[in-house]
Amino acid sequence: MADKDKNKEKLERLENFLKKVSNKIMVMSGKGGVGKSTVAANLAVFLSNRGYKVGLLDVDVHGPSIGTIMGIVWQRIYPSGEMLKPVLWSKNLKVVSVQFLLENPDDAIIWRGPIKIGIINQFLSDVDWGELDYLIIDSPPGTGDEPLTIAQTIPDCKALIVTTPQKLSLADVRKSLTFCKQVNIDVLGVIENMSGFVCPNCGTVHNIFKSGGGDELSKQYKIDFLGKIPIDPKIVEESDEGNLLDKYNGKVKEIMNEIVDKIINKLSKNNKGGESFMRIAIPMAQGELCAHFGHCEVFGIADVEDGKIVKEEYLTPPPHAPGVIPNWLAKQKVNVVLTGGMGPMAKNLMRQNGIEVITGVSGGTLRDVVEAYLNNKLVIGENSCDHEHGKGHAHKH
Ligand SMILES: Nc1ncnc2c1ncn2[C@@H]1O[C@H](COP(=O)(O)OP(=O)(O)OP(=O)(O)O)[C@@H](O)[C@H]1O
Repeated sequence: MADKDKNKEKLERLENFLKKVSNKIMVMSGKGGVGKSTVAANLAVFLSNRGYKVGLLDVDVHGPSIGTIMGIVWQRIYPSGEMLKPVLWSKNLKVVSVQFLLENPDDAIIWRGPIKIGIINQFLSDVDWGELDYLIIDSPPGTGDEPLTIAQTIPDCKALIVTTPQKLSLADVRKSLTFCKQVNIDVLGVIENMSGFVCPNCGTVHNIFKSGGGDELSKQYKIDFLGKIPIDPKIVEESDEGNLLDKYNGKVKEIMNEIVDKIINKLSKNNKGGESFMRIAIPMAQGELCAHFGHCEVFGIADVEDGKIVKEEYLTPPPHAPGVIPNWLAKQKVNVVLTGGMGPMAKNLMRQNGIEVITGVSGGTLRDVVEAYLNNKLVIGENSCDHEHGKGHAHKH
């Protein structure tokens, strides 16, 4: 086949693949070692645990670490027919990294620009990813060839920026933001990693250094702040064993779940796998969303078709007892719950029933809250079940 035809065929394959991916997220950082790959790997695992089909692509050609973090550094990708077979981490998660091509995982790669660009394009067009709800791309720190190739090849890719609270790192984030503007890709939000320290004895988060720089920066640039992940020595221990945070019952797992909730909330309109029907429930008292999920008077349930509310109903739940309401909501065929707060056990049960939960929502009628959700205007605070009861916030949308 002539080179021109080969290129045309490659381009078609790439376009076909990109059409089959609902959400593309490039995880970026201005500086090395801020935990970008840790965030990318955990994001992919947490999303896939919730039933989404996820692809995780490591394009950090010079310092690939996804294989190491996930404990699959010895895995290899093989050709299968015309395509390359990705490594299957679980039923819902496929992983590809440059590490899986090396003879020895510690080999150094000294590829220059055009080869790097070629390999990244090949990972997108020649890997048998299938249909994906999310493609998570771990790119090297900075704004070099790799993020540029991704931004140019995947125009609807969104950037997720990971930073640490230190001034230097924040200055680099500004460069990443300028880069996103220049290459015209949207910023999904900022995560501040290594923000505070989780005490191994009591599990409380202590702010040993300054924290909150990411938060300030996002306010300044009007981008979403998605959360703060504290330093937890367990992360290093577990990742050395190839374990991710889903296997670790601590504060960081809870935080990661909340970050994932926010991301799903921001992008959920894209990832219904072609189905346009949703049934969204909110706990209510006196006609408005109430902060206490387990003790509400009724559940307001809205049926949504093609992004519009087509039916509203108000149903009285059975009396509160552990596990009863999540199962009852599943029976009502609800697939999204928007609430002020919810305890971890109820949240888990919801997830097991395939119900997406967004906590930290406050105030408003059923229509107010659901429309804010559908228009990406939901103001999300903290899970009110993490605080003393009665301290719920009450602003309307
Ligand atoms: N919140 C955290 N608490 C403790 N250790 C962490 C945390 N986040 C990441 N780490 C550890 O920090 C190290 C660097 O993390 P990681 O490889 O994810 O960073 P990176 O930004 O992707 O680095 P690179 O510059 O190599 O791409 C790893 O050993 C990881 O386990």
